[in-house]
Amino acid sequence: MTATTAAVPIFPLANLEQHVDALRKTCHETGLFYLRLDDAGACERCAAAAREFFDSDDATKAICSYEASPAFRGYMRLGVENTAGVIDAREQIELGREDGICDGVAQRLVGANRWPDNDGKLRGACEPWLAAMSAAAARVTRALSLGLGLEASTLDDRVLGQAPHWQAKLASYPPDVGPGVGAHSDSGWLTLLWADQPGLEAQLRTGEWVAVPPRDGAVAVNLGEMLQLASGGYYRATPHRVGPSQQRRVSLPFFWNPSLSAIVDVVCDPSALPWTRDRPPAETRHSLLRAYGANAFKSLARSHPLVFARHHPDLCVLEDGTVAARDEGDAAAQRPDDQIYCQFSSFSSPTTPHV
Ligand SMILES: O=C(O)CCC(=O)C(=O)O
Ligand SMILES: [Fe+2]
Repeated sequence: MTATTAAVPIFPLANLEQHVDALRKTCHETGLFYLRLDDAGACERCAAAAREFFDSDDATKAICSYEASPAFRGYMRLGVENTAGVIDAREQIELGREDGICDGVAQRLVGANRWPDNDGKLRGACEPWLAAMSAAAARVTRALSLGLGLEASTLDDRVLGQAPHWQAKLASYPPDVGPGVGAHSDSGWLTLLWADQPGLEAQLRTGEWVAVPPRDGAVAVNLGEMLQLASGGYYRATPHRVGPSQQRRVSLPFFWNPSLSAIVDVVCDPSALPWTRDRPPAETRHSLLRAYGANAFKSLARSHPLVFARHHPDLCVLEDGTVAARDEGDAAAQRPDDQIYCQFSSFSSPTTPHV
């Protein structure tokens, strides 16, 4: 790893609209930046409550186990989640939006979050963080829309829709157990990450990996595959990973995603934009589904095979990422249009699962 964090600029949330052009260029070339928050106190208080939870005993954690949640929400102990088939070295609580209406399997992702029985302490510390991240992600989205030469609201109106299906994790990586999470790009829109220790690494266009350590008062932001798709490949979904850590590392990834009912399409003319890197290589088939909800369900099903098998025994995920009923004789013949692949070139392997 030779690149330094000088490759990763910082933009202030407070007056982001004054940085639209620099933000556009960064998101085109690397897809990674720090966002200076007006106040990072909500992140710090949430991390403190998360630390307290992770320090509690197994019985306390089991109360909010994800095993009881068809929507993949709740506490996951070390060793139950994987990225592209390799176990992630972290324990976590998985959270998500609790309402939303859509057709098909993605409706199964709508459900209640699961909290420990501690008088609402963890929940109370999380909610301000979730609200702050939602507001920040919405503001970044508006600036990115302007960067594509669109109205500020176009990406919201034409892609994200009425009920952006945010997801979030409170994660704890124990020390000395090897790499935390393997290389992947996130399958949603924008990821805002607060962490208390170094560990995050991102890949530049050159192939070089760069360390993205925490910065005071800021979160790291990386772009997801749905944003790359909607921008015609102009904005770059950022490959990243979590390296080994010598100390326990608590991180708070927040994923801002399209509505479960969104069908994602290209919303701009990428050839009218200033390209300062090579265009994506010849398009390859990739298991990104244009229907965001189906794509999100497929990702969670692959990352959490136990919950998938327990709560969704009527379904299977086919090799190509399509979710089908188990008893369909010819699943391929019965796929709805919105589950058809988009032609998309990406870093990801077909099994890269991340939300
Ligand atoms: O915990 C982190 O630092 C990042 C985790 C991550 O990349 C993910 O959950 O998608
Ligand atoms: Fe990620």
